[in-house]
Amino acid sequence: MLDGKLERVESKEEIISVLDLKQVLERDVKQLSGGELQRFAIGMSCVQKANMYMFDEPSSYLDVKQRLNAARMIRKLLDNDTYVIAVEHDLSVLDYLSDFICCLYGVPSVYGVVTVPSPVRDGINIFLDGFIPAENMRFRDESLTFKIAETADEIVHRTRKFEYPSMRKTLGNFHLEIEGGEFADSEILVFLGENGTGKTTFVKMLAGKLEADPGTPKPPELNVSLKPQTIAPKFQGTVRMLLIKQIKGAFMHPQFTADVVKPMQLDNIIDQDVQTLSGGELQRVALVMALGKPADIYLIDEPSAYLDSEQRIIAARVIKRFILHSKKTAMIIEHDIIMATYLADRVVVYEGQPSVSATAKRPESLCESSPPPTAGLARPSRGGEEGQCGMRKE
Ligand SMILES: Nc1ncnc2c1ncn2[C@@H]1O[C@H](COP(=O)(O)OP(=O)(O)OP(=O)(O)O)[C@@H](O)[C@H]1O
Repeated sequence: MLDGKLERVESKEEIISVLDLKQVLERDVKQLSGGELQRFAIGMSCVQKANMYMFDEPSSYLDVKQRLNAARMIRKLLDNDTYVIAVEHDLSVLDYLSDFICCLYGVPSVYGVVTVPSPVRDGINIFLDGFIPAENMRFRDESLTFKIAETADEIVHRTRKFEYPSMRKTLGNFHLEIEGGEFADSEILVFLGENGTGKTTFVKMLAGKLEADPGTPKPPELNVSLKPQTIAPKFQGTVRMLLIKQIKGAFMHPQFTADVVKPMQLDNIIDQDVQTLSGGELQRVALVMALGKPADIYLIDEPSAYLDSEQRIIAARVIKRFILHSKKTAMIIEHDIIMATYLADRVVVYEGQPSVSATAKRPESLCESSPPPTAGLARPSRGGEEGQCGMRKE
């Protein structure tokens, strides 16, 4: 497919190398993981000749290392008569990627206003502060702040323990080893690893959608609710009709409405057609649906994809409180490190060579995981101004 669109022949090798596509060139597109597919889609744009390139949320589904690779690749497209427009929620990618920023504000699902372009530092500060100094215009009541952890104000009593055995899974020429482990109720395990290391594969095995290799132990039979990585709605009707059809009990329950439906801001879109929802709106509906199903274990694959910073904070809080109060377990795949560290009671770290072979380590606490999940992810400098990921830029 890449060859079919190839117009910038001289850049083909560089695109494949920067986007780390070499290992998956011969693989069927349907078999690619979320992150591999995203890199392939970026590559498909980059191999074509154009004066203007547009990227809609290029960092979704990418791990931290690949986000920076993708940003580097997109910047390489720039020359004297080429420019790039990108829509992006990850502030660290935005910081690295852009020369000018337009913020969009308004009322979700009602109206939106685009600001004039500002230099990167000013644009990020306008977004974080919710205030446009040049227009003396406030569009959000509070500033956005990021805290790595909140002090636990409740003592957690964990009473039940579940175990899973060491397992193996081979998919074509990809090989996954899973070290056996255990988890408890009211606990959140976060899966951390590079793209193509088998996170979704493990989740599918626990959900009973994929079997372990013959001759290795099978995962225990658990009552699970799964929020898949990609959401492609087929339902014809409104959000309200969908929720009543799929999770009537929870949707009608005042506690669930107060703890989940209201904070996830479904009120504005409740009577909107499911087929017309934006990526972020779909993600919020999918999260509410997954949490509304009665289950022992909630498997949530990349809840932050397509959500903006504000909604990520809300979604993380909703998941954490729901799991704590309902005494259930959540296993979450997440590439946003701030959200992952906020959510995680323990982490499952994936090691190995992406797209070739990997090992899922036994669950361990964030501090004891070795090497730390963010090792080797030093932020490169674009030269000139320096910013800190997602923090106010002075
Ligand atoms: N049917 C298949 N045949 C061959 N390879 C496959 C098949 N299905 C998946 N793979 C490969 O297995 C690897 C693991 O895929 P998986 O979706 O579990 O990764 P992941 O860790 O969830 O990645 P991401 O973070 O990008 O979502 C990928 O390299 C993918 O290309």
